[in-house]
Amino acid sequence: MPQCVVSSIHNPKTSSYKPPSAPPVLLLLVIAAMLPAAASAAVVATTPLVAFLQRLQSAALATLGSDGFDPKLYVDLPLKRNLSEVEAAFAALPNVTGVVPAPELERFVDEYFGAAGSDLVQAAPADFVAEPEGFLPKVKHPKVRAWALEVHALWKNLSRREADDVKERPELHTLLSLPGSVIVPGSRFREVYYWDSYWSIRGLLASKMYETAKEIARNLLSLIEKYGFVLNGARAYYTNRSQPPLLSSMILEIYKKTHDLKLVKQSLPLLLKEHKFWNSEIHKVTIQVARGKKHSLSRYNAMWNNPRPESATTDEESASKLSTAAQKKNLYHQLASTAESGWDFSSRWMSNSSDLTTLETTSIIPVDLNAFIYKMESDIAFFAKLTGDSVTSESFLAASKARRVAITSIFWNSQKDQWLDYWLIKKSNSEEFYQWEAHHQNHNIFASNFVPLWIGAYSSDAYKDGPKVEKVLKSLQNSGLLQPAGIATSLTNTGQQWDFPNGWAPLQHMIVEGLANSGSEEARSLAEDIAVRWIRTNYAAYKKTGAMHEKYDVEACGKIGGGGEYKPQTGFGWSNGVVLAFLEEFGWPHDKEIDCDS
Ligand SMILES: OC[C@H]1O[C@H](O[C@H]2O[C@H](CO)[C@@H](O)[C@H](O)[C@H]2O)[C@H](O)[C@@H](O)[C@@H]1O
Repeated sequence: MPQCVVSSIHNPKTSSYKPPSAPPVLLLLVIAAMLPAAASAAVVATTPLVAFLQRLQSAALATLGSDGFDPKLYVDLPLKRNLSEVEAAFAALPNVTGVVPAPELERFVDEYFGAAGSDLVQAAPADFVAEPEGFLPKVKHPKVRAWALEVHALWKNLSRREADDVKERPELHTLLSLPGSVIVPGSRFREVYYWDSYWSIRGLLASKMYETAKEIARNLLSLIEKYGFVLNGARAYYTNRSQPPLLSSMILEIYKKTHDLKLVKQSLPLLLKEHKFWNSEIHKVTIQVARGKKHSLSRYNAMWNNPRPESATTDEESASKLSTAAQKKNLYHQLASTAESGWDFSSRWMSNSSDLTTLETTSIIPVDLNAFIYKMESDIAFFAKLTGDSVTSESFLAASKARRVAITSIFWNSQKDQWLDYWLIKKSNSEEFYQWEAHHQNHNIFASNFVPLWIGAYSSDAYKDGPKVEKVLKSLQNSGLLQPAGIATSLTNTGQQWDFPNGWAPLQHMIVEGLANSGSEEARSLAEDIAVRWIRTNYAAYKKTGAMHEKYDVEACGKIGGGGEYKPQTGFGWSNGVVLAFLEEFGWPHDKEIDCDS
């Protein structure tokens, strides 16, 4: 099957948007046979319950059709009786040419399952008060203040405690039991998510809900205790992958507000375990640069090569375009690995942006992932120092320095003044490491190219032509990413949700915070300008729809986002968190209008 595929990462045919200065089209010669053995990673076995619910999901699609169908609903259903009993009743359902008639299916679901989401019960957090003391002191405008209090009140809607049955009869639930109460993103996302939690925590800290924030962090720590890493989310079908690793950042932000040394002490050994996971065989990649120096970096790589249970029917449909079992397996592995990135899905991971089956996520070293791991390393060094463990502190300081050098060597591009993802292409399969080549950097523009601002990666003086904040600032201004309502995710409109014209709260936040803390006046003023656009669009959409949204369309103020494999969701943990964090940082004077056209 060695096959030479010439593919374009930026596909002009599918791009409905032309930025002012379009990026040069980067033609990548992807030699399929030379890509790393993607499907070779370990596979975490699924549970019999997940496997059964997946069969129910397929049957439901056949009965109900794809209109308005959400596959995740079925793998979230809690059982009312033992699995064997439910399986027997399922097998006995009548079927007409292989399809269960709708009334029978409905009766079966009513009789044997609780409602999706009923395994978590809505419960106001104990530390919630309607107007916390010292809440957003810099927000003076009455309309904005009133709205911020409404957003703050949404924590009550998103807070859940486990139904008793989850602890008593865990075998009936795909929901994984956690020690504390939780904050969910909202709507179909009925359970805890890893990287979402960072921005929920940032908002909770602005809401002075320190105990709730700590409980979220402790829940995630308990996952490391049990699984060795933080799962994508707290469901049995998420045990085969993680998500962008931001737990140390959560602990750090909580520590900055509370000085809770006990939490730091509890976290440290578990963060060390998480660090191992991200530097384990499946995630670690070694690259040699011209002068022979080798750098270790990390990539996303899920332990799975089947359809994602929460989207199995969708994944099977995508794979139906491929002819061999090996190709399908590889696609499933790439789909799950892309979900690990949090950017599911995006042209960022595809060799042909109009074709989801060309996902190559495991063959890409992502800029943002390595920025997060750099931060994990320096946070661990700080925590170890706090607890008096100087040996660990020194070794993690050294690890963070090495990764910072690697980030500059591998990702920095001094023509574009951005950090670019690196595509792994081996010259031969017998090589143990990759040789760095300039043209393997992906020249397409993504918001992630600016995420190293968040970790202050610009101050490195080790390199002539190295990253400098002023240059990155200009590059961002000329990138085409800055839009009327915030930062676009990419410049390519593929219909995938992590692409143009969607803007996502976490990306706004990391870039704005990075600019604001850079020490440059000009960068801080751009940061505030972006934050104001983002706050206005969230406000306008909230006034129009009565809800906070998972993502927004940044082309115009007040527009909500779309695209992707599920309907746009509301709630929404990270959007609420980022609005509150921005209002805390920049405030809102009484004479500044909040409406879109002001
Ligand atoms: O059900 C499809 C996918 O949904 C999740 O991804 C999206 O929502 C998450 C929760 O807000 C968010 O963390 C992620 O960045 C979004 O793309 C889930 O994480 C995926 O694993 C899942 O397949």
